[in-house]
Amino acid sequence: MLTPQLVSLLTDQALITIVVVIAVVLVVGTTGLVVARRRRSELPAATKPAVEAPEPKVGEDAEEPRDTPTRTLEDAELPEAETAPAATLEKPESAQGRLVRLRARLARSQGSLGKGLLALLSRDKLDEEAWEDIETTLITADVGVAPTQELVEKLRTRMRVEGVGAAQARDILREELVALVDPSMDRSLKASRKDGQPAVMLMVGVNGTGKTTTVGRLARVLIAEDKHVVLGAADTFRAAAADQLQTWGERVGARTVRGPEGGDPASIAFDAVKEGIAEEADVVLVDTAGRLHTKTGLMDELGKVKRVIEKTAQVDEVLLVIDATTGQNGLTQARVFAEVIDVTGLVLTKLDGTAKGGIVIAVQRELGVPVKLVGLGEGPDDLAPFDAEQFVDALLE
Ligand SMILES: Nc1nc2c(ncn2[C@@H]2O[C@H](COP(=O)(O)OP(=O)(O)OP(=O)(O)O)[C@@H](O)[C@H]2O)c(=O)[nH]1
Repeated sequence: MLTPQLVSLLTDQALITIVVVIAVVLVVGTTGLVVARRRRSELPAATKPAVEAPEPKVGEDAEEPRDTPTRTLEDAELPEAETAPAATLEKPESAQGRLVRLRARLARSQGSLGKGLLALLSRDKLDEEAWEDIETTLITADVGVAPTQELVEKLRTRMRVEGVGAAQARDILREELVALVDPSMDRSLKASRKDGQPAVMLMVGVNGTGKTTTVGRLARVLIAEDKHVVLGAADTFRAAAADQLQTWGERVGARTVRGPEGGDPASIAFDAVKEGIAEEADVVLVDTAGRLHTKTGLMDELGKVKRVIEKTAQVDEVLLVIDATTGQNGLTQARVFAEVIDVTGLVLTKLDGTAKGGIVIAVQRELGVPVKLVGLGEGPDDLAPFDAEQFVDALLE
């Protein structure tokens, strides 16, 4: 561009000016490039916070504060494993709630006995006829002849000496009935582990008295007390009994050990106890069949069940279930069972279906064994621990 002719035309000063301008253009251009390159290399740094900010909002922990401990895979899986079965499990009624409700039911069913006696004793004139009526009321309520005579004798004496008016009559009747039901008997259930082994309970009784129902309901009572329970379906005589028991168990979370239909009850009882030991259960409840065809047959079966269990564990309770509505028949059954096996406690079922609560007194006398539980309905929580004073109070309510 600066041809020799043009150069010759330019003065020295103009030439210097052109060179300077070119140099300035070169310096400014180079600086611009360097700054632009620097800016470009700094850009990611400038946008970094914008990229980081949304990160905590991604995923299921989006709203968790930073210092929330991280859930491990095991932590995350636990709730699923625990809540799934809990959704189907029932929570049995607490002992306290059950007692209040069942006491009202007991009062309703036995009201005629208590109120009848009270009305007779509160008469202005307690003549021979009145005492005979009192005796009849007691006998009709299945109290039994001997206990009835004893009670009438005591009432006669005390009413003569102390009794004037309805209030005293009620107090005296209450005291004497409580004494007859015997509050000193030990009615506690041996339902705790001992020597590192579960407690073992056998449920015995005639067919249809409510054995299976009682095993299921007792399991609920124990589970409500946070005990770990295993059930043994050793009633292999009635096909549906094991299914019935398993259903009870599934509802509250107790495993049921069962065998083939018509199988050996002793071997199932043995397996149930073995399972209870393996699971470190608190209690093993064993349901048995109650065929009363012959006494020897019964003795053979129950005796064998007990002997076989005792190879691995002690039998802590043998509970005899009696249907309260069967009256004298129930007493005869109780006698036979007591000859065959050492009964440690009685369960009186269906007390809701009879006004004959006096059987509590008769059967305890007959066997010398305490009533420990009472059944007051067909519902799952209609089984209550028996208490002498509460029972008498319900009679007189
Ligand atoms: N009203 C009332 N019914 C009861 C009570 N206890 C049990 N039952 C009912 O009595 C019936 C017989 O009960 P189960 O438990 O099957 O009798 P079981 O003794 O096991 O009979 P087997 O299995 O044949 O030996 C059932 O319909 C129970 O619901 C109770 O306290 N009150």
